[in-house]
Amino acid sequence: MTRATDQSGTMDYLTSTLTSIPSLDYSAANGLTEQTMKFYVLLTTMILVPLVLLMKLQQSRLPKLPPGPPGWPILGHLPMLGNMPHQVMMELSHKYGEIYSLKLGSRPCVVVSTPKMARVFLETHDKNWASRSTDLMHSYYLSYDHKGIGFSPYGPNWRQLRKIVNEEIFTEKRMEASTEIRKQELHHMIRSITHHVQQGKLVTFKMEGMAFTANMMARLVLNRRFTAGINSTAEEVDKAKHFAYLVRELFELEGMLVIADYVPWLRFLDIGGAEKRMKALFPLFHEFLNQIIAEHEVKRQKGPIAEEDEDMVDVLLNAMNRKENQDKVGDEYLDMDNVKAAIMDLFVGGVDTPNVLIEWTMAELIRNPPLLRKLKEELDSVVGKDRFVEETDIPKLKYLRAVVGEAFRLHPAAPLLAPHASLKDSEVEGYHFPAGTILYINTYAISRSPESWERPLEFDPERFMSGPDVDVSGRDFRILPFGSGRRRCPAINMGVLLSRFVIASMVHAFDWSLPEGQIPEELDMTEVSGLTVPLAKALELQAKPRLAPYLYI
Ligand code: HEM
Repeated sequence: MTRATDQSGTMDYLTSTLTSIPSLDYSAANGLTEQTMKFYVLLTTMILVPLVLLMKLQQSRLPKLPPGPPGWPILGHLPMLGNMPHQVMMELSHKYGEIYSLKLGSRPCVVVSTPKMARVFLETHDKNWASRSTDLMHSYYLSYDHKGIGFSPYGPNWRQLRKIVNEEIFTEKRMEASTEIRKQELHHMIRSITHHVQQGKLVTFKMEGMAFTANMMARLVLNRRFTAGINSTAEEVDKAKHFAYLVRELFELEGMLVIADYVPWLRFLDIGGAEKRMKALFPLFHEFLNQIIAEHEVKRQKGPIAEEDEDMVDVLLNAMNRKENQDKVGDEYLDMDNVKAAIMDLFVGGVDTPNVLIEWTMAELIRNPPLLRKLKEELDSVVGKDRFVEETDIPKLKYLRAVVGEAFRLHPAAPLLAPHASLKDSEVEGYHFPAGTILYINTYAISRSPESWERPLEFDPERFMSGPDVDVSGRDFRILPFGSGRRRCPAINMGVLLSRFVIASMVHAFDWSLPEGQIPEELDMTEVSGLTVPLAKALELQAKPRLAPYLYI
C-alpha cells in the first residue's frame, strides 16, 4: 500500500516536470544557445519518457486490493455501513461485484458476496483466512485477551481448544446423553407459554425461546439453570438474576461497534461508553466464573465423574489437567484463562443464534398461513395429538426440515459470519491483501442471490422437498448459516437439531395467531443488527393449546 502511494507520488512529480518542459523560456537560459537547449530537452525527454513508462508498467504490476467505493478520510467506510452492514454490503456488491474492498478506519477489509468467492476464501485459502483480528476491545476484556475459541487468532492455543470442542464436546455420544436436558427444558417452555395463555397474556416468542436456549446451554455448559423456578429460594432467584444480567450485558457489548477498534487514537473518547462497560463487566464475570470453577473442583474432588454426567466445564478442566497439556509450553499450553474464555464463548455461541433462527422461522410461518397449516398436518400425522414431539420424530418430518432449512437460507442469524482475518500477506484472485485484512463473507447476499436461487426473496420450503435435505454444514456454498472451513461453527448438529425440535414442538403444541387487528401479510419483518440479526420488533403472539389437555398440566 505505502509503496504504491510513494511511487505514484514520484510519478505525478515526473509527469508534471515533463509537461512543463515546453513552456521553458529558452532565451533566458544562462547564455546557452537555442540549439543546445533543444538538445538538452530532447535528451531529458528521451530519458524521462521511458522511465515514466517503466514506472507506470511496474505500478500496474504491483499487487493491489480489489476496487471498492470511495471512503471518508480517517473513518474510511465506517459511516457508510450504518445500522445494517450486511444489507449495505449487499447493495455495494451490486455495484462493485463479488469481491470488493472497504476500509474501516485504518483496517483494510474484503467483502465476498458469491458462493464461488466464498469457496475461494473458505476452502482454497482457508488456512490463511481462518484467523480473527487480534486487537479488538471486546476480545481483550471479554475473552481473556483472546484466549477463548470464537475471538482467538488462528494458532496453537485456538487449535487446541477447537480440537477439544470438536472431539470431546460436540460428539454424537454427548448429544445423545443430553437428550433428556433438551426435552425437560422444552417442556418448561411449553409450561411457561401455557401459564401466559391462562393469564390471558400475549406470548413474546423471543423471551420464551431465550429462556429455553439459555437454560439448556447453562445446564450443558455449567450444570445450572439460567432462570429460577417456582420453588427456588430467594438466594437462587438472586443468583439467577445476576447471571441473567451478566449474560445480557455480555451479548450487548459483544454486538456493539467500538469506534476505537477501527480508529485507535480515538480510544480516549470512549465513544458510546463501551470500554467503561466492558471494564465494569469483566471483574463480575471473572468472579462468577471463579465460583463455577470452584463448585466443579469440589464436585471433582469427591471422586471420578461418569462421562455422561460431565458438563462442558468438566471436559475443559479434564483437558487442562491432562499430562499431555501440562507438558506443553507457551502458546501450546492451556491454562485456567483458556477454560474461562471458552466457557463464555460456548455460552454466547449457543444461546442467541438458535433463538434468532427460531423466531424468524415462526414469523415466516405466521406470515404464510398455508405453510403453517401444512406443517401442522405433517406433525399430526406423524406424532398424533396425545403426546409432545420427541427428537426421534424429526427424521420422519420432511416438511419440518424443509421449513427450517428455508429459514436458515433466508435469515442467517450471523449474516457476515464472525469476521475472519488473514494471518499473513497474501494474493487471492490476483489481488494483494496485507496480513490482518478483515474478511466479510456476506452469507445474506449469497443466499439471496438470484444466480443461486429461484425467487430468492420468497420463503418457500417446497424448494427443499424434492431431493436430499438442505445441507447447511458448509459444503454447499450457496447457503452458509454456520460458515465453512476451519472456523465454521463447531455445533452445527446441535444448532440444527435445536431449531427443528423447538419449531416442531411449538407448532404442534399450540395454535398460534397474531393479536387482534393484525394481519399476517403486514407482519413487521424489519431486521436489527448486533451480535446477530433478529427481528427488530419482537414477535408477540396469541397461543392456544391444541393437544390432549392433560399434557399441559
Ligand atoms: C442455529 C444455531 C447456530 C448458528 C446459526 C451458528 C452460527 C455460527 C456462525 C455463523 C459462526 C461463525 C463461523 C465463522 O466465523 O466462519 C459460529 C461460530 C461458533 N459457534 Fe455457532 N451457531 C449456532 C449454534 C451454536 C451453538 C449451539 C454453540 C455452542 C453450544 C455454538 C458455538 C459456536 C462457537 C464456539 C463458535 C466459534 C468457532 C470458532 O471461532 O472457531 N454455536 N456459529
